[in-house]
Amino acid sequence: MTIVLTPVWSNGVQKLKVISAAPTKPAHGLLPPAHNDAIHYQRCLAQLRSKDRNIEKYIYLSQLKDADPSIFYRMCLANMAEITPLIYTPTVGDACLQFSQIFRRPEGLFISIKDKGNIGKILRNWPRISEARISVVTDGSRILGLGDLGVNGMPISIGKLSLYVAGAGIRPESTIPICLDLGTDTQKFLDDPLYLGLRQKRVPTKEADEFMEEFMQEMAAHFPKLLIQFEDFSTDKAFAYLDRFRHRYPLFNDDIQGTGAVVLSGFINAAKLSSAASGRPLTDHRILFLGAGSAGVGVAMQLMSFFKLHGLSTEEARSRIYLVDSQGLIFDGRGPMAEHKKYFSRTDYQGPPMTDLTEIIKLVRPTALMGLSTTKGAFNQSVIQTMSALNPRPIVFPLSNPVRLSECEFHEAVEWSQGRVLFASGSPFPEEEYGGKMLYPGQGNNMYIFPGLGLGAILARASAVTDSMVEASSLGLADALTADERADDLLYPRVERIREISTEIALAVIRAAQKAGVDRSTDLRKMSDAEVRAFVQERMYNP
Ligand SMILES: NC(=O)C1=CN([C@@H]2O[C@H](COP(=O)(O)OP(=O)(O)OC[C@H]3O[C@@H](n4cnc5c(N)ncnc54)[C@H](OP(=O)(O)O)[C@@H]3O)[C@@H](O)[C@H]2O)C=CC1
Ligand SMILES: CC(=O)C(=O)O
Ligand SMILES: [Mg+2]
Repeated sequence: MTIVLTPVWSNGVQKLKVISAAPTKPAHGLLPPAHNDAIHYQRCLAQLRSKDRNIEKYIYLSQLKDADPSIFYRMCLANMAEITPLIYTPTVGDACLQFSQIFRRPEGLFISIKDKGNIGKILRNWPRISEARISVVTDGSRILGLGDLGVNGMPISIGKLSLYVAGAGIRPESTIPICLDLGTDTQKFLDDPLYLGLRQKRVPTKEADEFMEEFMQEMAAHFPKLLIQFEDFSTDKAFAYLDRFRHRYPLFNDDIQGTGAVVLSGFINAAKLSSAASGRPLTDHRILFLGAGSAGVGVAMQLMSFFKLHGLSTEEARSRIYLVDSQGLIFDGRGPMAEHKKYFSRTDYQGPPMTDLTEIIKLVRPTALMGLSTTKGAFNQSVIQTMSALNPRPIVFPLSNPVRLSECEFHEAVEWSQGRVLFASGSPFPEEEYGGKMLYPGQGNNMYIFPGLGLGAILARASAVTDSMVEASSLGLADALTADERADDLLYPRVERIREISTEIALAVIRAAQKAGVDRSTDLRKMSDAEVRAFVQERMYNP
């Protein structure tokens, strides 16, 4: 199904009009005589591969999705490892930075602060209201690790939704990418004549909060079956909006909860390998975070469930976690700190402030090091060597995106740990050979979680996304490794199996929704696991 939207003006209001919504078979004579779908697929793939720069490939793929979504998604599914980095991180980071330059046609909804009081009217312009099931909503205030990009954040919503379609078989016409324009504090965009957003600084918190309140109410009123994924809101807003809305509407925050779930899953698999090598009980792991923003704190919260699942109390679980921010180790004696950091602030450290990561590692003696700091190179040789001296198999997850902000690269971690590292990064790295053995980096990215979590929540018609559903998605992913993948020490399944993985995650999420009593699709309760799996797969869009 091709949906082509074109902006039109009606009574001074800009609307999106569907100019083509049905598969259009060109009349006889409008295609060359030997045109054939299978060969055209090969032609498109060759055209894609002929481009030298990834941003050109991104532009090509955006146009292909517009012109022929079926070929686009077939290509994604058949070449996940090649295409995911082009439509998602790292290339989507460049697409965001250059959005004003590469923009061709609208693919989603832009709702600005100027629309306050009229948001319902804007939503009614969406051409496929009754089919809407999932929306990725950003306000562009913290896109990947690239900062406040204003409306240039739109490609992140588009990219995540393409992965919903490719990875979980959500129908393309059920997706709504949304970018909220509340201004931007990045002067370079305000000065750019091509910038597509409002030319104003971000509005004050109170005004943004009122806007969000109206936006959420109108979204629920217009799209009764919609699940919302909050994406790349700056940390203060990420926590505030999750807290404020999660009990009123079906939604989750991908950076806090999706990232928490994906990292818990990789950690479960890494901790088993690490403990097998060290003989250390699973409950003895200690995790040090560099970065205490929405992602760092979200992951820390979720990792507590690893310890609780192994019998530790909440207090004991919390004591296994240490956070470091731009000012160093977070501890009570350091002085005032942001609200979201307080829960993990150490009460048992009374020394002077510590800022040197290697020194902090020597003090904490962690088994695992997580990077969510947007700080390239922060896991330097001294850091990795110190981790490797403490652990026969150190767990090192540089999770910041895009690649150029990664705390370290895979080849560095392999070399400095002499091939012993258990590694996962936010953006993909190539595999490495070390000592005659092939080593594979994991991709600890929420893209493994949100498609299946969203699909499960949509099919269960969940009225809320509970913590238990998020945890279930994580455990479902951790369990999805095959014997072959385990034999290669993989921490995450191969991305080519994404549909299979999303099915397992969706099943786990549906069961958790039922247990929590938030499912509204009660027919699924009577089905066996095999029947739910079949139900999930039958509902997937197949290009
Ligand atoms: N792999 C994945 O799936 C995901 C990855 N991410 C990535 O995580 C990163 C962080 O996201 P988010 O938490 O929302 O961002 P924030 O900006 O909210 O947080 C960044 C954190 O890093 C800290 N920091 C910055 N510089 C340094 C430094 N030099 N040394 C130590 N700490 C530092 C900041 O400290 P302070 O608080 O003092 O300012 C802050 O705590 C991004 O790159 C994002 O792309 C996010 C979501 C998913
Ligand atoms: C992956 C992701 O959600 C992020 O980097 O923000
Ligand atoms: Mg994100």
